[in-house]
This record gives sequence, C-alpha cells and structure tokens, in this order.
Amino acid sequence: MSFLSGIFGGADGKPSAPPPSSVKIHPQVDNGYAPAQPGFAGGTLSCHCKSNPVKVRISAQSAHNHVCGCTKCWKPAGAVFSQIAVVPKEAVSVVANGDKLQIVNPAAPIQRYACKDCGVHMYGRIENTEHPLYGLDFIHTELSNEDGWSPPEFAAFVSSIIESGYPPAKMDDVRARLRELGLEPYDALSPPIMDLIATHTAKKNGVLAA
Ligand SMILES: N[C@@H](CCC(=O)N[C@@H](CSCO)C(=O)NCC(=O)O)C(=O)O
Ligand SMILES: [Zn+2]
Ligand SMILES: [Zn+2]
Repeated sequence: MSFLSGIFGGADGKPSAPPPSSVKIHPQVDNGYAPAQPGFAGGTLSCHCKSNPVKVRISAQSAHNHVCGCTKCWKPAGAVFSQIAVVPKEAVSVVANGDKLQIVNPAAPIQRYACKDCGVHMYGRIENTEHPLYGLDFIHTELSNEDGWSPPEFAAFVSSIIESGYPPAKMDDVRARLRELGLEPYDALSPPIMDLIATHTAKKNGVLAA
C-alpha cells in the first residue's frame, strides 16, 4: 500500500507524511496512510510464505479498520500494534493452499485461521451466533497488494500493549503519537462498536430502550 495520508495535508493541498517520531505503532500507519478509494470492493490477502502462500479472496471493502494493541491479534515482526478490520463473512473465501491453515485457539471467541508455516493470521471468524459481532470476519488488509482499503480509524485495546511487554511509563507517548496520527486511543473498541455490542446485549436481555 502507498502511504499518502488522508489526514496530513501539505501547504499545496497535496498529502504529506506525518511528523517523524521514535514511537513506532505499525508500519502501515507510522508514515501516514491513504484514504479509502471510492468503489473499492476488495482484494486478495497472501500469507508471508515465499512458496505456496495461503491466499484469501475478500470481495468487499473493509470496515472499522483499526490498530489493535491486544495480545491476540497478529502483528508483523517488530510492530507494537496489529492493524485489523472487518468484512461480512460471506465476502471471505480461501482460494489457495487452505490446507496450511490452522485455528490458533479454537476456544477463543474469534477463531483465527493462521498459516502453519509462517504464522500469519489470514482471517478470524466468530462461530457463536449469539456473539454481538457474529457475521463479521476479522482481516489484516496489509496482506493485500491492492490500494483502496478503508484506512484505520482508531486505536483499540491500547493499554493491552503492556501485556506484551511494552513499558508502562511510555504509554503517554504512545497515546500522544496515536492522536498525532489521527487514531484516537481507546482501551476497548471504539465507542460506536461498544454501543453496538451493548445494544445487542440489552436486546438479548429484553431491556433495550425504544
Ligand atoms: N487485554 C486482552 C484483550 C483481548 C481482547 O479482548 N481482544 C478483543 C479485540 S481483537 C480485535 O480488535 C477481542 O474481541 N478478543 C476476542 C478474541 O481474541 O477472540 C489481551 O490483550 O489479550
Ligand atoms: Zn504462510
Ligand atoms: Zn486485537
């Protein structure tokens, strides 16, 4: 993907890179990121294997793209955050070397299908039909060569990077850098997604307000 930023406008109106920083988040956002391309309708994700890569075709634009600090989502080597988005599960199909996929943790709410050889997570699926996000698969758009995916919109589970060994004393710097990159930091998912989840629970419990 190119790194022309949707949020950093130069004096001449052309996109420019964000100010450099020693705080690294993820290679797809550290130098800015491109806006979504209108009409973009998906692409093909490939794992990192040099031979016989797993390929997954996504036939939809991504939604709710975000960087995630949790310990469960796949991160490229050296990255502090993952970058992850959702698409309808019907838009996901394994098109090559699917025999190399295995579920990382069958007990987790999101069953992440990873390549046995390189460890890259190709998609995460929710099988529990009662789960608030059932029907959505989790994908890493950076695994595609196509430009046009929806850009990251926020940072989720920021405090969780401490669980992976990030120094707690540097969290103010991380949150400041995320804001500088236009990625509002949250310690759960974004407010609209948290509202969606709570609405689902209220409905299930019969207490949803009109
Ligand atoms: N502190 C924990 C948080 C893990 C967590 O709850 N992750 C979320 C978001 S992943 C996509 O943004 C989640 O829904 N997890 C469900 C699952 O992983 O199956 C940690 O860091 O581990
Ligand atoms: Zn692989
Ligand atoms: Zn996560």
